[in-house]
Amino acid sequence: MTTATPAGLFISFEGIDGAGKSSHIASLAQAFRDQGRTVTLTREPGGTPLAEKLRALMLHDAMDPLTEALIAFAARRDHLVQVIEPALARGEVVLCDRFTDATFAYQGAGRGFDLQPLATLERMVQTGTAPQPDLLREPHLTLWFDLPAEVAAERLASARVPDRFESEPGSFFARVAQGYASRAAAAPQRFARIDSNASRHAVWQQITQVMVRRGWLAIMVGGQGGAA
Ligand SMILES: Nc1ncnc2c1ncn2[C@@H]1O[C@H](COP(=O)(O)OP(=O)(O)O)[C@@H](O)[C@H]1O
Ligand SMILES: Cc1cn([C@H]2C[C@H](O)[C@@H](COP(=O)(O)OP(=O)(O)O)O2)c(=O)[nH]c1=O
Repeated sequence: MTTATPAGLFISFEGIDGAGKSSHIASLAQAFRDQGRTVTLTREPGGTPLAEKLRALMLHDAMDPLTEALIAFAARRDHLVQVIEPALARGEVVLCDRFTDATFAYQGAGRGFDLQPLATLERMVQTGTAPQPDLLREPHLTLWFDLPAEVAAERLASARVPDRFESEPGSFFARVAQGYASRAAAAPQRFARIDSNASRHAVWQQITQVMVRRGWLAIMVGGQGGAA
């Protein structure tokens, strides 16, 4: 008897720096594993040896917005070809800490780079990688961790040494947050807004509710119980 391979599932995590993505991505991976799925946990920029080198450049070297956008998309192409598409073809769950919405939010809304060339790059980079040649590869779901920029800044202040993006002023993150809101408004079926201005436990409950509603996880009791 052959067992059908489950359909691959591609979920991205988005939001401004400090919104709480990293605090929940491993828990969601574990929840899928507990229910028998194989999970690829990855991130952008990064996820392959080449893309991780590009990530280091992007996070630490000064450059203009076009260079930044091109590096983000170059890293993404390698990541899609080497990691994301093969994992989806194997029927895995791919959890990706950031994807293209970050480029629209950070390089577009944050840096002020034109959205139209970004859309052209998005199409070039994200087609021709899937088995269906015309498919624009996008996440099936984007969890958007929505948190006011000033709250994120407070959380980050004591959390880690800031990189080139995290050193930006509050006004930059207010624009990035607006960029995410615009992307979410343009693709409401793909986006699920998570109100991150809540305790870790409340945020985790919102995430699991989205998964259960979509039929991707069975109803879960317990899970992450952080009390912050
Ligand atoms: N719900 C929450 N309430 C308070 N602090 C939080 C919450 N979620 C995360 N944090 C803290 O905020 C900081 C940023 O969270 P993190 O998950 O690293 O954000 P991101 O990955 O989106 O940049 C960390 O120090 C983390 O412990
Ligand atoms: C994917 C992507 C990330 N970024 C930025 C946003 C983040 O500040 C940074 C790295 O993301 P992230 O992995 O969230 O940083 P950290 O490891 O500190 O949690 O890269 C862009 O500017 N454009 C992009 O296309």
